[in-house]
Amino acid sequence: MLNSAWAAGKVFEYLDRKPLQKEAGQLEPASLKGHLTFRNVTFCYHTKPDTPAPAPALKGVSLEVRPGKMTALVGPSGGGKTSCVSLLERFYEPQEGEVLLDGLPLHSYRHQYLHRKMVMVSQDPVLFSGSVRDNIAYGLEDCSMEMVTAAARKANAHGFICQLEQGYDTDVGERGAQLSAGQKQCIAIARALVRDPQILILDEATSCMDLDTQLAMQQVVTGAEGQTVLVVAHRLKTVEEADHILFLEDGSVVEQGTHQQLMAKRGRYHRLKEKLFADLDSAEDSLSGAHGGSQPKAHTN
Ligand SMILES: Nc1ncnc2c1ncn2[C@@H]1O[C@H](COP(=O)(O)OP(=O)(O)OP(=O)(O)O)[C@@H](O)[C@H]1O
Repeated sequence: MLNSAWAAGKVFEYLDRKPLQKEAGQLEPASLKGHLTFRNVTFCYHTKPDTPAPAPALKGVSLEVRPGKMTALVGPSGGGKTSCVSLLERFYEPQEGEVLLDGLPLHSYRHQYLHRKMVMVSQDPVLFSGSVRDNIAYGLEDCSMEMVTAAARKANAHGFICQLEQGYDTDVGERGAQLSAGQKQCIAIARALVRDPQILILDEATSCMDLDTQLAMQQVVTGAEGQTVLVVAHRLKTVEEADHILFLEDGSVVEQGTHQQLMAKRGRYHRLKEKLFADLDSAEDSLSGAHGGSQPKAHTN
């Protein structure tokens, strides 16, 4: 049986994950623009010894996530989106090429500094058994109630939190069992926003929300003033607003531009939009009708 100790342990494990590379960077600059660059990055998942290496997940990828802008990674399954995020989080190191932050190798920054400045929200965020407030303020020493509620409002969570029996003091249950998947994502986004990170990475972070909640999240997704936002998404509803869209396929960036530019090009993005996203949009439309937009629950991926 899973218990709260296990869940809390998972949170610590998640938040404190150390990079695989032993090299300990020491940089902690006072100001950070949040400019991310992949320069000729080739990355292959570690394989067992004596087995043939699989095809690289990323093949000589060069891309830019511009400071203060919203960039979206899109493309078919297996294209390499999550691999890019994993390299940014330093769960892995590329075999070739470099990942840079403000022009300097990511590994030259202090691990804790990167954790503060670059916050990622995943599709299936981990909540621990404890109050909603503690889950949002997790790990912050000076986090007032005002900060918690402000972040929850931005994350479209304040409304449903207030409807819980004990509001912000409600215990979310083992691994957030009392909340819907979409509500957990809203709380995870509030937890990210309360830290006011320079770089916000949303990896399918709104996938379990209904369409209305996703649209209400638009302001978060497009970022606060000066904040760099990287969104990994299959849906194009929010991605259409991105300053820059990178289309990854088979480990390479095959197209990039704004939504309008890519649609006009009538290439891969256009085809995927027409084929896959038209289906998703109609599924989402019927779901949002069914749910009325107030209770995020369904996962339509
Ligand atoms: N942990 C892993 N170990 C081995 N191979 C992996 C691992 N994760 C991903 N891959 C492989 O790397 C390639 C890129 O996968 P990745 O998850 O980055 O794609 P993606 O675009 O995020 O796909 P999706 O949209 O389905 O999440 C795929 O061929 C995938 O099978």
